[in-house]
Amino acid sequence: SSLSSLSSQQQKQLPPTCDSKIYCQGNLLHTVQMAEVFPDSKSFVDMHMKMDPEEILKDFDVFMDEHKGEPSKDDVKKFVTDHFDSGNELSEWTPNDYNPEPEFLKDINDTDMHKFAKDLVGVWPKLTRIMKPEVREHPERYSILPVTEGFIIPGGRFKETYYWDTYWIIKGLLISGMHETARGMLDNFVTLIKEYGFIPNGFRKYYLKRSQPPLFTPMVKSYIDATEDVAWLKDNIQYLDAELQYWVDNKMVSVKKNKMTLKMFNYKPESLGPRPESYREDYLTVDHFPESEKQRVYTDLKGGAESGWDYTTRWIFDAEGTPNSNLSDIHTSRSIPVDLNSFLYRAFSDLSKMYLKTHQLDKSKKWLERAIKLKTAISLVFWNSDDGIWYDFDNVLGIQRKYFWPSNLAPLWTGAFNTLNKNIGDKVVDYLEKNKVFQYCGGTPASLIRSGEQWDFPNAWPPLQAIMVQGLQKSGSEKAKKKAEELATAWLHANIVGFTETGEMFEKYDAEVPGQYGGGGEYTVQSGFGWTNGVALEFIKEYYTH
Ligand SMILES: OC[C@H]1O[C@H](O[C@H]2O[C@H](CO)[C@@H](O)[C@H](O)[C@H]2O)[C@H](O)[C@@H](O)[C@@H]1O
Repeated sequence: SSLSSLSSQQQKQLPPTCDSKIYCQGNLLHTVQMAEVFPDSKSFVDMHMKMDPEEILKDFDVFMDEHKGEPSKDDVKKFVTDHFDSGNELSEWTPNDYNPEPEFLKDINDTDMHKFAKDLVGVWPKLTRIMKPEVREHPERYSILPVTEGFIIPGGRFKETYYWDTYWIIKGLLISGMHETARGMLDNFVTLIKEYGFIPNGFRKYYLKRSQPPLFTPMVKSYIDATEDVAWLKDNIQYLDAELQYWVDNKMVSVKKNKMTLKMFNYKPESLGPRPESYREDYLTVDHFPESEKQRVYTDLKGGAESGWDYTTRWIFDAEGTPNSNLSDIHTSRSIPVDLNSFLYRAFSDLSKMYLKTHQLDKSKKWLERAIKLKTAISLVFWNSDDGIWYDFDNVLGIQRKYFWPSNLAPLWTGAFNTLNKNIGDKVVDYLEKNKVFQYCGGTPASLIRSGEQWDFPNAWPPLQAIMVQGLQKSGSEKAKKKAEELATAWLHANIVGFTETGEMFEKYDAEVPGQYGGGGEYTVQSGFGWTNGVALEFIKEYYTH
């Protein structure tokens, strides 16, 4: 069984993925997921219970006895349909502030782009949801985490709020004039911070032991900049502080460089066993490892999911640091990622600025000091002056990982560099040219390595386009700004090609074939799609409005 695959010492030390004995741990989860009742492992853990969990667990014991511990797939399927149901947790909902003709459309002259922007705004109502009262009445029967305000989902199998997706969703909502909806989503995040002390990967119990790229403070800053809602900020700034303190307390790691020891951040979310939503996949990935090594791989798999890049050769590499395509060679926690540290730099400095707005000068100073320290570490550890780019750092080998990923540009996106040095933008463009990164008309790929994983070549992801384009734009170099505009317009045209052909927006695209959706990884490509629409709206606002 899954539990016997972990040494008893590990079982004692690590917490389960969540407290639920149905959704996160135990023999029922193991039996259902390993029987492959559904093609997608996430389907089972998203179902709600038809009766109380205690009753289901009792029935399960009887069921296993009846089948002498070895039920067939059909037996398990019947047990699942007798005790669980799909749906019934969310209602579709039209927000009060939805306007199919928001103001910014008037500022777009280009006819095709005007039509596309209007179509994108028209997608929001298809992705808006609100929780049914049943979830709050019987939270123990659901894996979804109860919140009161309506929200935008990414789309497809992703029917719940996701942490980093929401950054770009909120950007799109603010452009579309949907300030109230954006505030409701921030309120939901605050609800979870109050309850759990941090923001989980997504709003499901099985995501409760890991987070996702920390962009909550920057999303609040975007909302405050757009609305000047200082009253909201005053009421909630303590929760922004608490969320960042969670990263400081739980994700800090020492990095040695040039005889100095620096405090930086990495992804290492520890909890017992496989990801419940990809249980079978993870269980099989670690299958050939000795018992003593399995939990290390589970943790690095969960770390990959926490990074948002699940999965990629950025995290899959051998002892010498050479990328390879075998997921069981995952070493997420060995890497100190450029993007995570840059996101936290931005979050610390945004919080410092917002404390100035609420006149809390001591706290503003404290977070500014943390931001400055991190910016220094980013420059010392990641910047490579020969290549003119920042690289992830292998904290075991003590060397930079010299591969192209769009995340290499994250310091430009978050301002974690010397902004007075205009030369940096030029150098980064030279690096990108040298690595032939500008040759793809379908978007910038996640890497230059074709591995079959979804955060690798040829997939082009919307958040990575934003980091590339807006990073180059902010660098201050004229050469970089020109490239930013070229990349943004090419991306929009690829989005339009795909949308015209299919009527859908996708979570990821193929960098080599403009408009073609991406593939690979452990689930089929999803459409909707929250962050794709948000990024497209940002690019339209920047490059097509007057
Ligand atoms: O179910 C597998 C994994 O799915 C999610 O990851 C992907 O979708 C998310 C929502 O768009 C996105 O935030 C993430 O970057 C994608 O890789 C989920 O976040 C993972 O935790 C989960 O294991």
